[in-house]
Amino acid sequence: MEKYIMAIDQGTTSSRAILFDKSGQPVSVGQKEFEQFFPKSGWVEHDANEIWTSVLSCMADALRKADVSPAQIKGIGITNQRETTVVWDKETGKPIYHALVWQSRQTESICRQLREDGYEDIFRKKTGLLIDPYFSGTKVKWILDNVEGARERAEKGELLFGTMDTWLIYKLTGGKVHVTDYTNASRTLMYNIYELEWDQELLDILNVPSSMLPEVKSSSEVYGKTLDYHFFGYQVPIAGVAGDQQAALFGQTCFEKGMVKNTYGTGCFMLMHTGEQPVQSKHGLLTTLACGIDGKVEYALEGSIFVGGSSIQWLRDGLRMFNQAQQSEVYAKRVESADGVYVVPAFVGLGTPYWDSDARGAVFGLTRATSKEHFIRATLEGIAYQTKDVLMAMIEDSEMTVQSLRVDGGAAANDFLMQFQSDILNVPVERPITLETTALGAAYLAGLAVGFWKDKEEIKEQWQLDNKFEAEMESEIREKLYHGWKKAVQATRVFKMDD
Ligand SMILES: Nc1ncnc2c1ncn2[C@@H]1O[C@H](COP(=O)(O)OP(=O)(O)O)[C@@H](O)[C@H]1O
Ligand SMILES: O=P(O)(O)OC[C@H](O)CO
Repeated sequence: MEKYIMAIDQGTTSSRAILFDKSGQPVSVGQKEFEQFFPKSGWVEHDANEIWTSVLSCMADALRKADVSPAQIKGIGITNQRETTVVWDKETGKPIYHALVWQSRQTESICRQLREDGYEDIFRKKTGLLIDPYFSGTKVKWILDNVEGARERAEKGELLFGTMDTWLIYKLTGGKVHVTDYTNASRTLMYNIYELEWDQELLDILNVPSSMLPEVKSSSEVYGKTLDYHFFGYQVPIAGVAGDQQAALFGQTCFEKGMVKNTYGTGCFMLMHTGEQPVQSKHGLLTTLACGIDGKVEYALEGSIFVGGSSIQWLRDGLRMFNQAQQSEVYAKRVESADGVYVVPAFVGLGTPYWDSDARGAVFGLTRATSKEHFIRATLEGIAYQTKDVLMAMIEDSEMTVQSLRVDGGAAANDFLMQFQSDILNVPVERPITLETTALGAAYLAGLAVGFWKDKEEIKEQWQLDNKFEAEMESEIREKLYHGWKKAVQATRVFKMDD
């Protein structure tokens, strides 16, 4: 009897496989980190083969830990770091270059040229995105322009492109299936989110042959089955796919217009469900596809913060201020305030609402009295201020009132951060019991396609509150602190390394 759904969560720093039971509870987790390559300043790359083997080992671990056999798995859902781009040989299945990670800035000059050539508007109108190295389109172009012989081979139809979902499905099905879903396609800068098709005009501008592109499907349907030798003697349907932020929106059961979630992982990504109508932003938010089921297409507004929880990783690994990320909470609580210190973690530029690729991190307000505690507290506060910037833009663009912010991701476990977040936003912050909402969203999408769960109503019943953080800060203090943050960002943007 099939009692579980397996979710594969292929993230930026690690891969995970999680088994969920019918009540939406995680039963076991397999997790594996993989190498981050930084070949030049601002470049971030992954080895797609290492990602593939990490996923296989996570799947095996999750099954072993729960003592579950593959025959008990009703379906597999995949969610993934979005935009990260791999190009491989159709015949051999071998990548022709490392995967270019979403954070990587190596296509900055391509983007600058596209902006100078006046293409900003056309990309924005068709894809809901901006011209920025973040998205896949210029990454594919970079690989074709920089790997010897790649363009010629791509033009002959010998190469394939995919984001991590596409790559994993290709590998799991033994090269039989080359697909992606609406949510991942909507992050490539090549997909028209209104016409729901790859856009030939954009492909021509980027000089990317359409033969490389995967077929785009809905987020909840059977795409193919795993090869039995990969899945331990059994074929399991792969039945759900979504980019990790859209999967988290689904896992948080934000199904109605105006519902918002923020995920505090490596970066922070806030998505607001806007229903069947796309909302165009005037404040640097992205219009993107959300997971629709039953043939429906739904839209979301997104704010992307490039450095969130990874600023805590920087304190841990770079500055060696503590050994474990959760210790940041203990230090932050030891002081009453950050004592005027602001940390702007623009390590790879600033995303929403600034979109400033050239900005770099900065610290303000240091005095002789500044302690390690103040520094750590200011870094956590920097995550919350960036989130406020995004929420303010979202409220203005959507003209909707936000009743509460649902949170998830690794750093959402930090009570200090969540309380400060609520204080600085003046909005209640709701943290569910299951923080693995990204994986849960992928499980739900797969489970709905194979009849494991009946419908969205059944799923909605499963969302359970762990803690609600209500704003306690006086409005005068809130305004003063936020005013200081805005000045810090302004000053950060004035200082440019190239000046
Ligand atoms: N208690 C904590 N307080 C602050 N940051 C944390 C805490 N726990 C984890 N983090 C940060 O959250 C990130 C990990 O979250 P996760 O959701 O696993 O990220 P991702 O999916 O992007 O790899 C890391 O950058 C880590 O520094
Ligand atoms: O892997 P995460 O959780 O940091 O998410 C990465 C995002 O999908 C990038 O857009």
